[in-house]
Amino acid sequence: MVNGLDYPINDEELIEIRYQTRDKVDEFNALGARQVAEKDSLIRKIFGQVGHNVHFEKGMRIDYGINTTFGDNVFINFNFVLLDCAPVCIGNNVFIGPDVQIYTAQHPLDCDLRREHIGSAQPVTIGDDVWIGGGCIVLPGVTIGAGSTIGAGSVVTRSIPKGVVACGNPCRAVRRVD
Ligand SMILES: CC(=O)SCCNC(=O)CCNC(=O)[C@H](O)C(C)(C)COP(=O)(O)OP(=O)(O)OC[C@H]1O[C@@H](n2cnc3c(N)ncnc32)[C@H](O)[C@@H]1OP(=O)(O)O
Repeated sequence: MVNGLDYPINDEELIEIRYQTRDKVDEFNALGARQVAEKDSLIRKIFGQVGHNVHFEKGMRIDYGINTTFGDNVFINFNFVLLDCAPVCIGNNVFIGPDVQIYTAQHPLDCDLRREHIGSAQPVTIGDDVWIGGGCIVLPGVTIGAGSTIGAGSVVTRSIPKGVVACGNPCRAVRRVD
């Protein structure tokens, strides 16, 4: 799964990891905004690695968690959806707006194979100092370069270079930021 090869989605070990992650995420989403220490402790159990000062608002939905790492000073707004069947690396000083979805998961385009519940996955990397506007969808295999901003509502189908403003569907760089 994490190495990009096809895998059976309903493998028992994977189902159990997903159950455990969902239990912890439900616990997180039930906490109040002031329960800062409890929230911090839980995110360290949900994800593979979490730096200092990493904040999530309520409503996150996480597939595995263990495949994802966060740097320091990361802010993630409401309703974050993360399908981390392959590694997801989120750098330092990253801002993620509400309703952002990051997908690593793919299914075969051949419907006979798809019916067999086969999956594959490609990693996603979000560089340092990236801001992803609300409602964006980041697709499998994408890297967003350091310092770039992704406009609200974008669908990021291809990697984005560092130091640009990019937006739209498909998301494309529209200018450099100096
Ligand atoms: C961490 C958090 O919680 S964030 C909170 C949620 N906030 C957001 O999601 C806001 C995200 N901000 C945006 O999307 C902004 O539009 C930005 C940052 C991408 C661009 O800001 P600016 O550089 O000031 O761009 P500006 O508003 O001047 O627009 C430049 C052009 O890009 C277009 N544009 C701007 N944003 C977008 C967008 N999201 N999608 C498509 N086109 C866009 C504008 O229409 C304009 O086009 P035009 O010249 O043809 O009229």
